[in-house]
Amino acid sequence: MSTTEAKIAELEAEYARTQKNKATEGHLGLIKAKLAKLRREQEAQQSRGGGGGGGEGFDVKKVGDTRVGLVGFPSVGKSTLLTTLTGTKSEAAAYEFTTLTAIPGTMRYRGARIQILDLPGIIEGAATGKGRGRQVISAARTCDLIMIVLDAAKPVTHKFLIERELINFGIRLNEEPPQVLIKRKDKGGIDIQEIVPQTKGLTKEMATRILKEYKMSSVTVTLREDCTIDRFIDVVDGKRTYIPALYVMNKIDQLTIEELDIIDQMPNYVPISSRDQWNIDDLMSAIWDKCNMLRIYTKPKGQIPDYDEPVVLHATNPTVEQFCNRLHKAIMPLFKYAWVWGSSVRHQPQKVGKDHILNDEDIIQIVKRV
Ligand SMILES: Nc1nc2c(ncn2[C@@H]2O[C@H](COP(=O)(O)OP(=O)(O)OP(=O)(O)O)[C@@H](O)[C@H]2O)c(=O)[nH]1
Ligand SMILES: [K+]
Ligand SMILES: [Mg+2]
Repeated sequence: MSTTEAKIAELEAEYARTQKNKATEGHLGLIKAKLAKLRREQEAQQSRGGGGGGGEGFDVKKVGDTRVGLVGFPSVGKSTLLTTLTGTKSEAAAYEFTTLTAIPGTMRYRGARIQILDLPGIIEGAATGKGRGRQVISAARTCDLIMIVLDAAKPVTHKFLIERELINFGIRLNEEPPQVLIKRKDKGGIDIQEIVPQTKGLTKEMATRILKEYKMSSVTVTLREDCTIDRFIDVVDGKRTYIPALYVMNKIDQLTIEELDIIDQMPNYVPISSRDQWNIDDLMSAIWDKCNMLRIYTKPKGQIPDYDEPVVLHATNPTVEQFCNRLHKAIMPLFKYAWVWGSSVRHQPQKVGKDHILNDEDIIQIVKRV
């Protein structure tokens, strides 16, 4: 065991045996900050070549409108699912670690090209270098959506084990990035501005102690949300990736109706059977929603829109400007205004500027300066 590993184990033990209450909150917060810092050091050591697999993802080119990664324990059915969704054959078999590298496929859905990455199975300890774990998680980090694939016949604890690996690697699932700004300055100490009242344990004293742990002694902190200690540490420690996630419960052909009813009520869960092709349509539409995808149809002057080839955007509240830039860089410098038909406008069509926000299935015609 390296010294870093030993220190981590020691702090984890201390955290576990400390009672969790108001009086110990500050102490626990500090342990968390120290742990985050040590994990970062460990991560740096491993990506320098210490741990198995290195910190690099698999070298698969990003193509299409968005990228979705399949992450899960071995033999939960990731490769079977890739083939079901994309038609691309990825070897599936009853033994563990059938897949040894990243296999990309393309799912066509509502005019969009969605790249799906089948990945090798991961096991506990993946983030710290077991098996190809680090490579798999690095690849997951490049995705716009992570699908955590679970075997319906396996214990629910598997979900938490997989999540923990991703979390230990700095990935945050279904979490918005914290509205916290930290600006370094040359001198003048720590200045904390609470735009929103802090009710979740992050006192100014606590924040200051965490910052000092990271040797940040001259900074301005702006708290624009009611922030938890964990989320504050995430900002201070840095290098976090915020990615939406779906929990795909596969092999439901092995469940009873009663068991299925329970899964159906859990948020972000999609029950499927990859083998029997059950509920695949629901999964596709859940992928679409989770990626914030929308289709915009272009309409050349005097012609009907091209409904077969939408321009696909994935963004919350995309503007006309974002749409134009997705089409071509050369458009915006010549942009005058646009005509829009659809649910984002009151009149059909309506003349709009570059900051207008588009809705799914809007039709647009760009008018350029001549
Ligand atoms: N009953 C049932 N079996 C399935 C389903 N999907 C996959 N399987 C079986 O589960 C086994 C593992 O499937 P794979 O697709 O190889 O699983 P994987 O997650 O890619 O496995 P690794 O690449 O080894 O990590 C195979 O025997 C599949 O036929 C399903 O929906 N129901
Ligand atoms: K397998
Ligand atoms: Mg596989």
